[in-house]
Amino acid sequence: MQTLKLLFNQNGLRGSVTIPGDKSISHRSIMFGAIAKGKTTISNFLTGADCLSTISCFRKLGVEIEQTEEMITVHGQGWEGLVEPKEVLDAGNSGTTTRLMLGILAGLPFHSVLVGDESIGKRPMGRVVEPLRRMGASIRGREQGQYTPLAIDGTGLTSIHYELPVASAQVKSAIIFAGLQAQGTTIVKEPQQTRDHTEKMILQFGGSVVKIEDEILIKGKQTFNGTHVHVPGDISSAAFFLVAGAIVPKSEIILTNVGLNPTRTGIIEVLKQMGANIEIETMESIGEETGNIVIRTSELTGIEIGGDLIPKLIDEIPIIALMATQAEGVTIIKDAEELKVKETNRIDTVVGELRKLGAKIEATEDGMIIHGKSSLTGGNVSSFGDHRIGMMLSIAALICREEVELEDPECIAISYPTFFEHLKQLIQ
Ligand SMILES: O=C(O)C1=C[C@@H](OP(=O)(O)O)[C@@H](O)[C@H](O)C1
Ligand SMILES: C=C(OP(=O)(O)O)C(=O)O
Repeated sequence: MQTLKLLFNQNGLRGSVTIPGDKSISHRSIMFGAIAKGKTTISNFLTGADCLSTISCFRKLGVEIEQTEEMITVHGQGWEGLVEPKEVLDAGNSGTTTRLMLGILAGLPFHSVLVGDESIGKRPMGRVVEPLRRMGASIRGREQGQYTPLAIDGTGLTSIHYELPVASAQVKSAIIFAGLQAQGTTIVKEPQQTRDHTEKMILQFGGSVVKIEDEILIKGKQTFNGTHVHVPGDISSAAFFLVAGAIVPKSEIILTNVGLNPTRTGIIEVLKQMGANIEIETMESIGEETGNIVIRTSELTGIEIGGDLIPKLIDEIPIIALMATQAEGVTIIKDAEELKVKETNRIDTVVGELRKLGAKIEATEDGMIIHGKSSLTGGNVSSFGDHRIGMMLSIAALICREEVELEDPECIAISYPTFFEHLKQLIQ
């Protein structure tokens, strides 16, 4: 395990960064490419470890996937082109891979076993297994199918009308993938709008999906045609440099190629509400919205963040918490219990590690309360194997008075393999 020493940055962050491909869209592009008939080409695919786990699972399911620096090519042969894997399917650290694959595998006529790393082994899978079983799926696993390893005996599925008990795009997408194979029309109702990349991609691959208010209707027995997918930059990765630009003195950062799907732009709403000096130039695009963002050092004020905004910024909460330490007044983050079931319990890891750096932050049942503005000191911290905690602490180090030693920075490659390269590019 590596330890990284990071030092206070005195001269600001300046320059431009092209944000790598969106993780959620990259996963889905492989999945749809694999179940579609014909060739799918994917540009700006994120080569983070999580998306490589998705590629590896589909290769084991018999799909030919070529990878060059510029392009991923998936040679899909339709649903029936997927064959029984000879080895276990390893989702690594990726919750998205595990949950979405379950929805795909549930309807395919063969046996498969899905495993993941230690962190995946602690994340709740019952939220997907339970509705899939109601559709007729045969899934067995640890603690009655609550946790990986999970064994799936794919079978014919029937449609359901399901109201999601949690706002989760992964649960929604797993049911959608099962519904696409089922007999009849599946209806999924969301308690709150979550990211809609799966729905958008169904249309892009020539399928059909209808949204009526908060219900999504998916016709069964759908087939897809291969296409070209250009993956926009990941706003969840951009978030680290957006906050860095706002809190590091003397900074001006331009972020290009950022995905601006409105189901993902909660971080922009928060930056604006806190008073950040931010400019957004949206681009002409079909499907997923994109744009360029300029962020400058800002005078920030604490705010309350909760309700429908939470699913639009769920992965950005660790970096928002850091930003709040540099805002005047109190920031309250609530309605965010879901943080407890991510790669780590992100309420505990954010609060614990930021406290070590001198932040005034306390955990609550459903979020955290941060008192700003505090001057951060430095010290020894750990990512605990959670990529978003590792990146948040690396940005924190830029404003710490003393050295920060970060244990386990390698996990950052899960979603942003070029993070330190991009950070170095900006340091003056
Ligand atoms: O669907 C997706 O691609 C994701 C959905 C979110 O998880 P939940 O669905 O568990 O909220 C998010 O935290 C994750 O990083 C990616
Ligand atoms: C929670 C995350 O991903 P996943 O659920 O796919 O592991 C994340 O990227 O922050």
